[in-house]
Amino acid sequence: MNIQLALDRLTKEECIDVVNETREQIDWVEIGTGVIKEYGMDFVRDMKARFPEKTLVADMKTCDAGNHEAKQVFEAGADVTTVMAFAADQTIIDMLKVAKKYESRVMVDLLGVSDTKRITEIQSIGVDLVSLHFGKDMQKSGELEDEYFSILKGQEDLEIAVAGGITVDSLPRVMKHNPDTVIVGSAITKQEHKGKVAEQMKEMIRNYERYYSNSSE
Ligand SMILES: O=C(CO)[C@H](O)[C@H](O)COP(=O)(O)O
Repeated sequence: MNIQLALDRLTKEECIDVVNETREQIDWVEIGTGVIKEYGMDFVRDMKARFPEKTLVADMKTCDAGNHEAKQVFEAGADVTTVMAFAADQTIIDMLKVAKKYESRVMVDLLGVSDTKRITEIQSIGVDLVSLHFGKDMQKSGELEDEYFSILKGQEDLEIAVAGGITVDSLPRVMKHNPDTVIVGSAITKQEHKGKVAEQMKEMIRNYERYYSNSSE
């Protein structure tokens, strides 16, 4: 299980500092939508140059003009870009085509998706990576509950990331659903001891994986 560190509502310098502080514990680095809006593709380029060993996710949240946005972000060095599940199929298809050319990937953000129909549709056009997402504003009046995972039940061909206010306290509940990637933002970036929290989460994941690999032997 990977940890994807989400960099949101931070300055350039803060983004760089927090990745340096958690470098050993995190696997994927996400440049958040707001950070991209503030600093643009130059910062995507800069982050790839600074942290070449990390899978760099640019959270573009594309909803139209897929071909153009995918070219823009992969040209800048992103390994993964995001598109909203409600985007037209053509938008997603265009992005998948560009991703193939750049040997990169497209993650479909399932924010707002509440039934399996859209999941079947996007799979049929070639999507293999999705993120189950309990949005920032939704977090003001609720939290990522077990029931949100039900739309992905039995989807063995999809690689799954999950995001939405995940903390040290909620991580055990999230891990139970065996996502491939756990996306964590403010629970690390807004802490005083960022490295310690990232280490704690990494250790929890290691223990969980150790426990399940031993119990299946
Ligand atoms: O995509 C996002 C917001 O739209 C965030 O990156 C995602 O929700 C993770 O951040 P946090 O852990 O702070 O919720």
